[in-house]
Amino acid sequence: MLEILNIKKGFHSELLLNIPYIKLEGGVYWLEGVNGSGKTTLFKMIAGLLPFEGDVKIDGISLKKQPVTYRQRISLAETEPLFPRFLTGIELIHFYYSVRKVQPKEVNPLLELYAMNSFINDTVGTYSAGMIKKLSLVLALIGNPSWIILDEPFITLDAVSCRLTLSLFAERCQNFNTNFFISSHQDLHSAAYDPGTRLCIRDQNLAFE
Ligand SMILES: Nc1ncnc2c1ncn2[C@@H]1O[C@H](COP(=O)(O)OP(=O)(O)OP(=O)(O)O)[C@@H](O)[C@H]1O
Repeated sequence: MLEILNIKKGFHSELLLNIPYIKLEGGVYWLEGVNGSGKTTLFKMIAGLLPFEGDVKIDGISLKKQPVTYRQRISLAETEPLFPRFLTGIELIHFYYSVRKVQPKEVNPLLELYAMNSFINDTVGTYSAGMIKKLSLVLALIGNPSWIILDEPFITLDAVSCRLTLSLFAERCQNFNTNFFISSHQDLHSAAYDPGTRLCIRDQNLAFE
């Protein structure tokens, strides 16, 4: 369960988000909203990457009061992830293993799924946009966090990888109790997949559609 409690966020004294309370019980949630409505900002706040007024809780654990325990339960894959160009994909994966304290074999099926074995030992500076996107999705899944936040995960992914990713969400949700909070301007969630729950940022607030 993810709860947003009375959060307020603005830039340059202009209020962008004002969300009194909302509770996401669990499952797959899709975040919608026009350009500039605050989706990325909200995701970064929930992931603990941006300061804000108010609080967010995962299963009762407060981001503000128990930040370390909270952060172990959440991961964020950004729209355009930036990784050090001189590191290989596998080095980044091993870094995440150590941070998330999990066994190294965990992501092998994911590397197979996304056909990443042919480039995972190359430096990230040589990757295409889609290859970087796949790496960011794999990194977000490491350690099986309770909530995975994905900001535009389908941008730059090919059609096959998009379909694989949608199936992966459903499988993770069902078998690992992983919860997803996803923004996408593409209308993929209506096709061949349990659509999950839709939310929208409107008039600074977050509401169920
Ligand atoms: N660091 C910042 N400093 C000042 N303004 C910012 C900053 N980050 C975001 N903003 C502003 O906050 C608003 C919301 O931005 P945000 O990126 O959260 O929108 P979004 O809903 O994700 O948009 P899009 O659909 O275009 O990706 C925009 O007006 C943006 O200019």
